[in-house]
Amino acid sequence: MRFPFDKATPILDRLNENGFEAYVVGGAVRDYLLGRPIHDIDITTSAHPDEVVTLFQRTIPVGLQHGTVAVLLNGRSFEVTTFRSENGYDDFRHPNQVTFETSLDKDLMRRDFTINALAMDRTGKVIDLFGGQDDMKLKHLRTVGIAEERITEDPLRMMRGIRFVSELGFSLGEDEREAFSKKSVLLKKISVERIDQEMNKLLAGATVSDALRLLFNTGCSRALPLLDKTVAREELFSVRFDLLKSEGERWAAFLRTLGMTDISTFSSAWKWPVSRKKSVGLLLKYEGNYKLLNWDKFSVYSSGPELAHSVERLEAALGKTSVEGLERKERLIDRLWQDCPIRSRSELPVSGHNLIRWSGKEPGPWLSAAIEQLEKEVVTGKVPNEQEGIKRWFMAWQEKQKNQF
Ligand SMILES: Nc1ccn([C@@H]2O[C@H](COP(=O)(O)OP(=O)(O)OP(=O)(O)O)[C@@H](O)[C@H]2O)c(=O)n1
Repeated sequence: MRFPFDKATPILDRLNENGFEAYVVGGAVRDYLLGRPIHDIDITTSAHPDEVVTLFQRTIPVGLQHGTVAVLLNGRSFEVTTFRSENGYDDFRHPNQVTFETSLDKDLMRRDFTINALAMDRTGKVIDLFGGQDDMKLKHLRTVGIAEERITEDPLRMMRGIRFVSELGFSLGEDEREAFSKKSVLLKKISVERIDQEMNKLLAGATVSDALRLLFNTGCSRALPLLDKTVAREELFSVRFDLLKSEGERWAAFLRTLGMTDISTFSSAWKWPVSRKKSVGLLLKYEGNYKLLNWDKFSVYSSGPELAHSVERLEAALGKTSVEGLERKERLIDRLWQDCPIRSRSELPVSGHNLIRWSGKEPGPWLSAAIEQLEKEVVTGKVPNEQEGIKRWFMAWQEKQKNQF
C-alpha cells in the first residue's frame, strides 16, 4: 500500500533518517482505511519530546508531560507523541501518568478500540496487533483488551464508543456492551464539555438511532446532566436525523422528543455556547406552532429563509410531515422568498427620518409601530416600494392611528 499521508511524509522521513521509528496512528489510519475524510494526522514515534523539538524548526510543546509536541509544517500542525503507556486518566481525557516506551506495541496496547489501534509506517505498511482491520470488515467495535478495564481507565471511551457506532454504523461487541452497562455511572466523572463534544458528533452520525438506543439502553444516558431521569420513548429512535442539516436542528429534535424544552436550564447544565442555545431555542419556538408554519411572504421574510427551512426539516425529522411534504414546503419557502419585494428593512427607500419629517411629530413609540407596519405592507405588496407610494400610505396610516399615539 502506498503511504497516503503526503503532508506528513517530511516528518516521518526526518524522524526515520535520525534513527527513530515513526508512524501515523489512530483516527487518521482508521478513517483512511474506511475511505472516510481525514482530519488530523497524529504521529507516534520512538523519539523523546526533546529530540522531536530539536529535529524540527517550528514546534509547540502542547503536552510535554504526555509526550506530545506539535510540529508545524506548511501551515499545518501535526501532533507527534512519544510511544507511551498510561496509568489512568484525569477527567479531561489526558492521562494523569504516562510512561515513555520503546516499542510501538506498548503504545498501541494503551488505545481504546481495535480500529483506533492501527499504525502505518512510511512504506504504507499497516501494523494491526489486535485485529482492527478484521473488525472493520465485520463492522464491529471492540476494545483493545478487556472492555471493563479500558473504560474504567477512561470512562469517556463509552461516549466515544457510542459516537463511533453512530458515525461508522458499527455494532458494539457484547462484552463492551455489558461493560458499558456495568460502568455507565463512571461517565459522571467526565467534564460536561467533553460529553457535549461527543454527543454533538453522535447526533451528526450516519446511524444516530442505533447509537441513541445504546446510550439509553446501557444506562449511559442516566449519567449525563439532566438526562438522569429521562426515559427515551420509541419516538426518539424513529427521528429522521438524516434529514437534519445543522447542529441546532439535531439538538432540537433530540430535546423535543425527550420533552425537554427548557432550553435555558439544559444549555447551562451542558455549558452550551450562546449561539447553539439561541438557534435551538428559536427552532423549538417555531416547531409545532401552526400559525408560524403556515408560511406566507411575511413570515418567511421575518424568520429568514434559512430558519424557515430548518423548521420544516425539523418537522419532517419528527415525522410531522412526509419527505414529499418537506420538499413541497421547501419549494414554497423559496418561492415566497424570491417574491419578497425587499429582503431587509434597509432596502426600504425611506427611513425613520422621513417619517418624522412627514409627521411633524417627535419620535416616539409611534415610529417603530409605523416602520413595522410599513415593512409588512411593502413585503406583502400592498404598498409599492417607492417613496411617493409609501408617503401616501403613511399619511393615511397616521390619520387612522390618531387616537392611539
Ligand atoms: N479516550 C481516548 C481518546 C483517544 N484514544 C486514542 O488516541 C487516538 C486519537 O484520539 P482523538 O484524536 O481524540 O480521536 P480520533 O480517534 O482521532 O477520532 P476523531 O478524530 O474522530 O475524534 C485515538 O484514535 C485512540 O487511539 C484513546 O485510546 N482513548
